[in-house]
Amino acid sequence: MEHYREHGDGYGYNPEDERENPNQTSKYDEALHKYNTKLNDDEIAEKTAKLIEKHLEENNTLEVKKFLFNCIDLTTLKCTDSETSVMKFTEKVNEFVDRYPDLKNVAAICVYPNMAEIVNDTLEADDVKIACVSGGFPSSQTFIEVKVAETAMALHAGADEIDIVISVGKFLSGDYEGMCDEIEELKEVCGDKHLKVILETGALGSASNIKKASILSMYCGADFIKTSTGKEKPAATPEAAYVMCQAIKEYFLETGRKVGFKPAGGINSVHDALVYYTIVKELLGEEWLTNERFRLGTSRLANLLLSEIVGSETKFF
Ligand SMILES: O=C[C@H](O)COP(=O)(O)O
Repeated sequence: MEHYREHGDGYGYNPEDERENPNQTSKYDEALHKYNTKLNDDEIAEKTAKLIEKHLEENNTLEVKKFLFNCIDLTTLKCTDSETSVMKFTEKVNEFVDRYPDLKNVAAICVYPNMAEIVNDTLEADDVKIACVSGGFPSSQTFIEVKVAETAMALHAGADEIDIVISVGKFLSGDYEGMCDEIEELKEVCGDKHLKVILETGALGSASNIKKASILSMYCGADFIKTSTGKEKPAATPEAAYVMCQAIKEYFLETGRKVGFKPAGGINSVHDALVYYTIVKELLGEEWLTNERFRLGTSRLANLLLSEIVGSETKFF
């Protein structure tokens, strides 16, 4: 909890005030009460579709595609990953600088935590971060002690950023405290390093749940909120992105803290990327159009974007 006192949680919460009173509203319920979490799924779908229809085409430009490329968390999260394959993957990112000197590189390489060291040893490209999934990714179904150890080891091995998944089971059964305690503990382990909190929106079942999970994750110290692991279906959707960006905006207005947004999972086309860009631009504005606050988690998009940027099909990565 130290970390959040330092940050200022914006709700006047003092852990010393906690009392053993079953009738007391939890601090998490109090936090949620500050936001509209009763959302209608059909209305969200309609608003999202209208926003995309109105604004997508104006963002279909070379400059936006170059920007989006520089927001990619270039991901390999396969059971077949090996030190050799991850080393080659990282070497491509190193080579990118010479091959495309006029373009900015991807934002980060995203790997399993046991691959942090090989990426750290291989990576030479400036400004490319090492992101590691952690905390029992992708199910989050393991002991908190294991999550803490895994996260600490990934950071020790060179990770700059950590991507964890909320305890979806705890959230859906109303155990907000159990879910939030874990995020807070893992944020403490991360310290200044960015913590991205994955909601696994496809498993949450409703826009209202996505909004609640977004608010609680930010309240517990998430530096980014991220849609999906890519291991569950549905993965990222425009509607989930709409709700999460709304939550980020409202949380910013309430607390003054700017939390980043990472759509991830199943992003398979340049059109998908433009959709998420459009939602971020319209709901959060220019201040979020930086790879410090906007990332695209994807294992397939880089070559597709690059092909459109350079004007011919390329399979560089
Ligand atoms: O965090 C990123 C995702 O795991 C990537 O998912 P994807 O393989 O569907 O692009």
